[in-house]
Amino acid sequence: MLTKPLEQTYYIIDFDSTFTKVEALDVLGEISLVGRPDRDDVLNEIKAITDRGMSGEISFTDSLVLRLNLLKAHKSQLPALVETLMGKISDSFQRNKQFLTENAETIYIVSNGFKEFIIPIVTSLGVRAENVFANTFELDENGAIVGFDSENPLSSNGGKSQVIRNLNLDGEVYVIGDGYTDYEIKASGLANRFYAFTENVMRPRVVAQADHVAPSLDEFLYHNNLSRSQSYPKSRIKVLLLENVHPNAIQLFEQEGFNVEIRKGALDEEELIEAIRDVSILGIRSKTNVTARVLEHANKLMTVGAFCIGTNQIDLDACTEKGIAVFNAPYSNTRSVVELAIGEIIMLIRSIVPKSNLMHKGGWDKSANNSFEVRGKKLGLVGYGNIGTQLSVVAEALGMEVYFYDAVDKLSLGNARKCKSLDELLAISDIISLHTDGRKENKNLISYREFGLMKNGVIFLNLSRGHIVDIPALVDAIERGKVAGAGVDVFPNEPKTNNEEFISRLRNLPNVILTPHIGGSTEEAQANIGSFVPSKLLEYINNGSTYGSVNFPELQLPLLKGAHRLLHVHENVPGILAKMNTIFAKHHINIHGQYLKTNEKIGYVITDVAKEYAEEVVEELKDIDNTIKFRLLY
Ligand SMILES: NC(=O)c1ccc[n+]([C@@H]2O[C@H](COP(=O)([O-])OP(=O)(O)OC[C@H]3O[C@@H](n4cnc5c(N)ncnc54)[C@H](O)[C@@H]3O)[C@@H](O)[C@H]2O)c1
Ligand SMILES: O=C(O)[C@H](O)COP(=O)(O)O
Repeated sequence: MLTKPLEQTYYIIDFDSTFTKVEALDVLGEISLVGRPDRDDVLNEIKAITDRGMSGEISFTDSLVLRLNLLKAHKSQLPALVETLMGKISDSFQRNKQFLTENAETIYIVSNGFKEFIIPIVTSLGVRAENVFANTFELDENGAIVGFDSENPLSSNGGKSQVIRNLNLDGEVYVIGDGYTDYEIKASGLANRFYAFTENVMRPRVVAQADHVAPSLDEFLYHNNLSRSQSYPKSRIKVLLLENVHPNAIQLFEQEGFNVEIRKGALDEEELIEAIRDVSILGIRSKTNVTARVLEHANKLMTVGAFCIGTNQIDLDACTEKGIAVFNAPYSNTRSVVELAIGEIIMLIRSIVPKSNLMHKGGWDKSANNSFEVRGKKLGLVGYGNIGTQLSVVAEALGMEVYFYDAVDKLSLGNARKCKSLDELLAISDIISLHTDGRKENKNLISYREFGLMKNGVIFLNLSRGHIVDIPALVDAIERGKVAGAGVDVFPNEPKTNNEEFISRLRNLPNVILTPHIGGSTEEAQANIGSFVPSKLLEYINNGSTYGSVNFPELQLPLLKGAHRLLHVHENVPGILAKMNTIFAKHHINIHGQYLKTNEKIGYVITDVAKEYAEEVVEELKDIDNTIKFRLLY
């Protein structure tokens, strides 16, 4: 009996703004017009002509003639063009070389661009030179580019359809491109599906005609269940970044192909519940509270990045119970806080604020009254963690005597002296600076009793968390002169955005420096955080590593190579690993590597297995009792 052979699938791929991120003739213009005073004007004119050609205002042939005339390019400039384009290959094409190579026989590049630059680029990723259909340049005797082969159908409107018709492909034909001319192949009845490719440009008119929108090549491959580098296309994974996180972070996520949404301010609980439903990766700073109620609505959430040090705004227990890994930036803004604290200590002990305020009103108070040096003064640090210790070292360099009290036993740096109790530290210090973490138990750590223990005329700083100080008690201490100067950067209630009013009883008190929670807000710190936190989140998403997580068992994993990685998060109860391995044994699965780590709440097992395994293994692993989350990477 004759069996019908499986139908062949052909892939027709556009070049400009699809295979590469840019329009090659625009790049050629940037090269050929170097040194011309009117370069920018001419480049804009070229772009305008490209658009007129694309919108149908002028014919494609006319647009080509006009552009080549303006470009005044020479064949000697083509190597530089190719070199530039090599660096501009679309990210998702670069990471899917395997698909392009394995399917080289049935992949065609059909473009209105030119073979001279297309062939070197696409063949570098495995596409065959003979499968490139594009124009060719016409040169004069000196090598100047003066025209194109006008016999080539691709130099005129409708050229792409004509090329496909001539190819007479017997099978399914899928077209991937960003332009209307790519859609026209399908419109002419020559393709089964048109995928609008939007990784580089999104043309609403083209998207409207698409059978499917592909924000990346991964999406196309996933949609067709083809071999690909991403098990699940990142363009389907939503990243929500709040509170004006640094552009470094946005760029890192976009570069990897994620679907990134950014918002400037913080969100309140209701707003976050609404926003978080389809979010997989959430980035926040100190003002967004990720509560258990929010997490109830966060069914896709895999990880949270705190783009700051503090994580007290996140319900870490609830995250752990839901298998959501949380990361922060434990050191990136430490130095910024330390520098601000030192600056404020000097300003406050010299009573600079009232003097400066007076001068702004026309006054002049030249006197040494209530102005002191910091040298030889006793600085008391409450909390001797990353910030406390660094402040200790810098303050000693200024000649201060440093004392500290920490809830846990800490090694003193330099000549810093450890106090046995908070009370001892409060009584001894001329200047007190708070640097404890924001755990709930620290609420009102400093209240009336504690101010009562301090020296008269003490300088007091809080750059840690607002709820650690009882504000009415601080106001009272300032009004009574107990506290001679205060620097406060953090408050129990802070405005969510720069447009909200700051309401506090600390306003308009003498010798008080108020700052809007900017201890860590320096360009350097924010840029560091903007790279550091995404690197942690991406290591977790891409590789499963949890090194540096504040709530997950920490595992630093080898890069995944030649295997599939199964990530299993479960409640920490006995016997889970045994159950998993029974499933692997039953299905004769060869394990390349296995890693397990637990904390008091959860267990995290990573198993690298040979690529071939039965689908039901995944279902059986997910069905193990006490499973919280399961993920598959390859
Ligand atoms: N103002 C800002 O912009 C800004 C910037 C960065 C960090 N912070 C805040 O500064 C604080 C310190 O940050 P860090 O990086 O040094 O944190 P850290 O975790 O390294 O250190 C905190 C220290 O406080 C100690 N501690 C906790 N409770 C205590 C208590 N009741 N008494 C004594 N010691 C106690 C801990 O044992 C720990 O050693 C945190 O609250 C953080 O959120 C604020
Ligand atoms: O925890 C921190 O790092 C600081 O409080 C800074 O928070 P921010 O990023 O919201 O300024």
